[in-house]
Amino acid sequence: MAAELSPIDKAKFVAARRAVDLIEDGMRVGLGTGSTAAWMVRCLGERVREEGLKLVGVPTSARTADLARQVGIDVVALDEAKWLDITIDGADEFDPALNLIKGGGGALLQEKIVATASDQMVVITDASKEVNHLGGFPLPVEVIPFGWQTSRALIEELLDSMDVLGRQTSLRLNGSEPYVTDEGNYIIDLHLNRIGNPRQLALVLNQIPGVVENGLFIDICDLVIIGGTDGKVEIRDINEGSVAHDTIEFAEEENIFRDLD
Ligand SMILES: O=C[C@H](O)[C@H](O)[C@H](O)COP(=O)(O)O
Repeated sequence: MAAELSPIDKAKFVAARRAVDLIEDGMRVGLGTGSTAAWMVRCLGERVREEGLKLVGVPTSARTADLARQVGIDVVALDEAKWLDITIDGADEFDPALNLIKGGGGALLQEKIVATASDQMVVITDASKEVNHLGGFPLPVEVIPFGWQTSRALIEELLDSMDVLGRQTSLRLNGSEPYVTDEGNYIIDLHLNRIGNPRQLALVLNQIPGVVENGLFIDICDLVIIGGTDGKVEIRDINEGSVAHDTIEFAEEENIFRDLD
């Protein structure tokens, strides 16, 4: 008997299940990272096993690669796939222009590279991630370990001239040690509360020596699928606004929930 899903997991699951309907035979698919993306990988694995769906997956982290292999998805590196039909990923925040903050799980660098190498990027989310202005969620900035304190000081100096409400920064930790990304870098989280001009901030942050990438995804996302705790999903398109409302039926006895036992 599977453990009962929490309301938030139901919302993430229905968004994920609706998103994998977009996948067709032969597609090259970017596989995001995080708790919502993990539902998508499980749902995709179910289609591979039960329908014989053929696809190759390009994971955005070692975690996602492990899960994808476990559920039966063929995994290749981005340089092997070269260009992707679609990427499906979670987000920490999205605004009315479908700009995003990502990187809460530390995978922003590979996620941004994979998303921008895709014809279409689809974000799956629950309604709590929707904001009018980005910045309530701390903005992750990936920096190389060499001279990271200098990079942090330069970021703080930059923030003084930017349209943001907060200016605190913190080194992300794993216990008492710096958190290390899959690419061997550190993450500095920027506690900005409200970002007035995300496009400008995304550009200038990446000009600081030592900064590898930041978690602002500007003009990258094409579609957001918002899951509700009641099983309803809303699909929002960057060009057309809200385009569809669906209800996803599911039974908690399904195979896909077995690993929650
Ligand atoms: O680095 C992690 C990613 O950007 C995630 O997609 C993001 O943090 C959302 O994660 P979750 O679905 O667990 O809220």
